[in-house]
Amino acid sequence: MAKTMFEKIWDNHVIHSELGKPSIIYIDLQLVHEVTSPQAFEGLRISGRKVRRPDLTFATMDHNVPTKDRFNITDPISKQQIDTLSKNCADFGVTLFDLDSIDQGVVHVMGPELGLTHPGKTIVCGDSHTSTHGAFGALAFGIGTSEVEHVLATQCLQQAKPKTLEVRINGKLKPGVTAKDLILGVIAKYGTDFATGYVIEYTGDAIRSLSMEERMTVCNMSIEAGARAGLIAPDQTTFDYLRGREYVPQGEAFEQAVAAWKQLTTDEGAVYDRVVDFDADSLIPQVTWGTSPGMGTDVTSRVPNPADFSTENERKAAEKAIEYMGLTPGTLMTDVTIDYVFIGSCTNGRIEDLRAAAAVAQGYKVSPNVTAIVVPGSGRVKIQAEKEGLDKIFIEAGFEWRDAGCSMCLAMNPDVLKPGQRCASTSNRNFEGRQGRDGRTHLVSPAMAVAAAIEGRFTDVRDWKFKVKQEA
Ligand SMILES: CC(C)[C@H](C(=O)O)[C@@H](O)C(=O)O
Ligand code: SF4
Repeated sequence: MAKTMFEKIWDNHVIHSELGKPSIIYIDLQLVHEVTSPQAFEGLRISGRKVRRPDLTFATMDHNVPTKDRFNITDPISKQQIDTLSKNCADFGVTLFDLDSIDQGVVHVMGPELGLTHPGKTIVCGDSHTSTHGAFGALAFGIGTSEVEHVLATQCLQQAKPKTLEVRINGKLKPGVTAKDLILGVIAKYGTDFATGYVIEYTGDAIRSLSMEERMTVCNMSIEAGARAGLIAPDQTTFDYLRGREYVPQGEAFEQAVAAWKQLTTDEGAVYDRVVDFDADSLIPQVTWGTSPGMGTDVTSRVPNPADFSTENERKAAEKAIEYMGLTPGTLMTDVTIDYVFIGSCTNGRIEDLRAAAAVAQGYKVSPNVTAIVVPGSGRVKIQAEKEGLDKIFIEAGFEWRDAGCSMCLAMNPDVLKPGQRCASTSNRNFEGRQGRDGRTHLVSPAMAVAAAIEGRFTDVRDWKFKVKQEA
């Protein structure tokens, strides 16, 4: 019978299944960070167990790491989480990319970069944005701390089988429109729960022409659509990205792996439980106006009027969000001024993101009303960016150039907004208080974030480039 890619990966990993009950599946890789692992290791200690497969378990620290003066962690909870992870990895024989490692970084940047993420693998982490790894055609999803413990102890996991959802992206992204705009556009159109209970497979021409890093940006935010995971079928782009990376098979073994990975693609005639379409051709740069990733719109558009929403729930939610965000219905998004810009996170903290940001920043200055920081997703991203001179472009333009970590994506380290501050952020969540108590987050692409930093307000990066060219 014809199978979807999800079904192939699932069937390859089921150890035991009974009708009406969750299956037991084998996990090929577990990634670990300092926030969701302490109780899991403690559980192992209490029950006298070992980590069953330390060779399939890799850890790094990211959420609590200061991006300035990283070894000087003053917050006692952050310090405890970081120290506990170091001790746990040492005690249980787990490889840790520690604060002094070039591979330290946001867990979902580090894994693919090292070649730990392969097509066809099952990958888990105590973190919702594990969906990022699905860009390689891996079945990757976030799990809770008790499940982290279960996988550490057994390398298996109980899982109910999700349904399949094809998100078909037709056409081609226009210049100035990025993978971030694409996923924001999909979520704005279909909502933050349209994929609940499903694993998404992104298909279509627009997806095929994305780079690996752009695909990761798309899959990263699958969770913001409610999905269990997001998948993109591996192709030559995937194989070229993986070839030669540290944890990827080398030489003849790589060619054999590629031959196997090619078999994962959804079969002709396989049926998804649901299919939705999205037109990339007509998409323009996006910016969120509210407090959920689905509350987004075209940058050329206006803050919506709650009265225009069709249901009472939507009206109430929009009203509340607009109030929290300190906005007025009907205001042009391009009239909204900002105080802060954050470029980074597991959504947009990779080298291509920094290149795209630097390309807009080059030769310009951050508005005097704006504080802007650039935070590489990992130590390796930082070094690569410095090799290319991107750090100099940012610093000359008035951005702060920081060390790797989750940073201002969420308020668990010194990078936080002050109450009332408004931020153009390349991260993935704009919930109330996400970047600091009473902080206001607008999600955008790296290029849009830089253009906003320079203008001091949101601006359509497509015109902005045009305008700048004329002025030059
Ligand atoms: C802290 C962690 C558990 C959390 C997650 O699961 O995603 C964080 O990474 C986030 O982005 O909100
Ligand atoms: S960068 Fe943000 S979304 Fe990604 S793991 Fe860190 S906190 Fe979560």
